Amino acid sequence: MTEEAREETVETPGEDNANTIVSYKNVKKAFGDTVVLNDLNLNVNQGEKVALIGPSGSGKTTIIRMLMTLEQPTEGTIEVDGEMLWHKEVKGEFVPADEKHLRKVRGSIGMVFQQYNLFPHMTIMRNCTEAPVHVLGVDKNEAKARAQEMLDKVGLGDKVDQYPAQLSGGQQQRVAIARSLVMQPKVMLFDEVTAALDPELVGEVLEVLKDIASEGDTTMMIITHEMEFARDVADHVLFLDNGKIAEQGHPRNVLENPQSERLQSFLGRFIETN
Ligand SMILES: Nc1ncnc2c1ncn2[C@@H]1O[C@H](COP(=O)(O)OP(=O)(O)OP(=O)(O)O)[C@@H](O)[C@H]1O
Repeated sequence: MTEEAREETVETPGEDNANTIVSYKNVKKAFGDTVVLNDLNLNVNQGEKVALIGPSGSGKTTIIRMLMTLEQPTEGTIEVDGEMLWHKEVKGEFVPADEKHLRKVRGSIGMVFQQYNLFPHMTIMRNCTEAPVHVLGVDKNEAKARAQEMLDKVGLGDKVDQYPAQLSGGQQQRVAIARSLVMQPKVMLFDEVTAALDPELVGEVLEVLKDIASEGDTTMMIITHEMEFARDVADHVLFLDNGKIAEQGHPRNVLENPQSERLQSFLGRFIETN
């Protein structure tokens, strides 16, 4: 899809509409007395690619860890495809969600971290079929077919019988991306997926993410320090600062025409150090 077409098809983020897949409403997160996110309101629409940028400690990882149900918001609500994360409705009342409900919602979200954490004793194919078969109950052959398709997509279709140690870090991270996609998640979360890689391996992983993004239908939230990548891949960029969305909008505006001094200084620092 061209950039212009993308701009036309993406509905305004932040506005709740029929295409909203992820919705944070008045979310606050504190660890003890320290508030790390304050009054966060954010909607991500079906197929949208949102890049989260900001200085270290600004709360980016906490935003996606809450979505993955790894952290509970102190206040506010988070919904994925209309399902509340921490509460469920029972006879018209919202009660705290049990582990079964959390597991179900978590199963609809894919997450790829810096550390790819493949199972070292399993082949690449088995790494990709284990969760769909045992967590989702997908038929083994169906899981294998999905895995082959996703491994082909990340350019590793010929490595199915190899073991993680036989692959480079970049290839292992591409397997981790394929493994997540096999689960057919409603939203994919990426947390600095290239940060642990040697510089020469970063490009191949970013290319894979760009390919997935350009196909259009995967909803993606991406934490990245790669500004050029954010500009190429995102429909919407959020600049987090001190636990708040300090600036947001189309990548061209946010990255090329920053309004606040904080963002100007962040981008300037980034250019100096990268
Ligand atoms: N489990 C925790 N207990 C206490 N404080 C925490 C915890 N998790 C995160 N924090 C604090 O919350 C703040 C936001 O952290 P977070 O990891 O979300 O930032 P970030 O923007 O992703 O940073 P980075 O770019 O360095 O990964 C930081 O000050 C961090 O120290």
